[in-house]
Formats: sequence, C-alpha cells, structure tokens
Amino acid sequence: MFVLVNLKAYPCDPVEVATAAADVADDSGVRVAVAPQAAHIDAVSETGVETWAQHVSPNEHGSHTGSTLAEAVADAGAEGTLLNHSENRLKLADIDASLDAAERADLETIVCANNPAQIGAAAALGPDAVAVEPPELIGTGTPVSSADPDIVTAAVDAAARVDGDVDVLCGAGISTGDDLVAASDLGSTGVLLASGVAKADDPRAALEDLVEPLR
Ligand SMILES: O=C(CO)COP(=O)(O)O
Repeated sequence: MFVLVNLKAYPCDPVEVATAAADVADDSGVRVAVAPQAAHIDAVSETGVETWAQHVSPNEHGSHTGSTLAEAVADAGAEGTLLNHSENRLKLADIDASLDAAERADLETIVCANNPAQIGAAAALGPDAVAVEPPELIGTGTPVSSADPDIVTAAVDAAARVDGDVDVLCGAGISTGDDLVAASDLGSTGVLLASGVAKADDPRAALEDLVEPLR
C-alpha cells in the first residue's frame, strides 16, 4: 500500500511531518510520501522522504506568472504530483496538459476524482494512478472505506475497465491502520490522507498507527 500524506495548507511543520514519515517508511518498509506546499518541497525532500507536489500547472516554461511549473517542482525534489484535487479542480483539458507537463518533468501522477464516473474519465487520460475522494467525507474523520465502501469498489472497477495499468487509491477520512486495511480489502493500492496526520497532536504516532498492520 502507498500512503500519501497531503499537507494541504494546514499550519503543521512540514519538515517535522516529513522527517517522521521518512523514519516510518524506513522502519516499516511501507511506501510513505508527503505532499507539502510547493514552497516547502525543497525542505521536505531534504529529509529523504518521497516528496510530491499538490498540483502542477498545465503550462511550460514561459510567461505564466503564478504558475507551479512541473520542471520547478521536480528540480526542488518532487517525484510526483497530485492533480485535480477536490480542493483544486481543473478543467479536463488542463488535467490533460498538466499530465503532459508532469511527464516532461518525469513526475509520477495521481489524478483525483470525486466519483467512479470521473475516475473512468481520469484513467482515460493515462496517469500512473487515480484517487477517489468523495468531497463530503474529506476532513470529517469518517473513513471512505467504511462510510462509502461501494464508491471505492466502483472506482476500482471503473479504472480497470479503462486501463488495467492505472492504480487506484482512495481518500477522505482515512486516519488509522484499520482504515488502511479496509481500503486495501476494497481493492485500492494506496490511500491519500491529510488531516489524520497534518492535524494530529503527534504526527509521528499517527503515521506509526497507520502502517502498523502492514509491518
Ligand atoms: O483530501 C484529502 C487528501 O488529499 C483527504 O483529506 P482528509 O484525510 O483530511 O479527509
């Protein structure tokens, strides 16, 4: 299972979380990555943790003020990028162009989607993975794997119908090892989570609890 911790714009210490995530990944052998704010990618990748961008813009080098250039996040140490997060939705054409940008910069890609129909459309664009995250469960602490298991299995089916090589993650409300096991049992190959770690009093303990069943 792949555990990707999205720090969003939460007021946590990204280096503290990243250091804990790097240690937990080393100790457990579980693939754990952290997606900080773009401005923190350099510092986070310095900890040795697998580092992801939260977004890259669809544009190339050029006159694009305010963009998040794929090449720049890769230079800063990112190995992959989320696209089309529910909190940063893109037009279909922009997802496609951002995937091209990520490919140019050699970044791995996960396209987020709200439901299985969108998962099918996202998978058709050829990312490495897709992630289903029902927006109404994001940040609630109620795990998608128990609150809406059918959406996960339907997302896995939808992606498989389009492209069997596209991995499917799930996210929203995931915070414990039990949630991770439930997500795996539903056919997902990873989880995308945020508040369970970024807002935890002890992010290291939260990460250790998450990977415990996989040790
Ligand atoms: O949006 C999410 C991860 O990208 C999920 O957020 P929570 O883990 O806070 O529900």
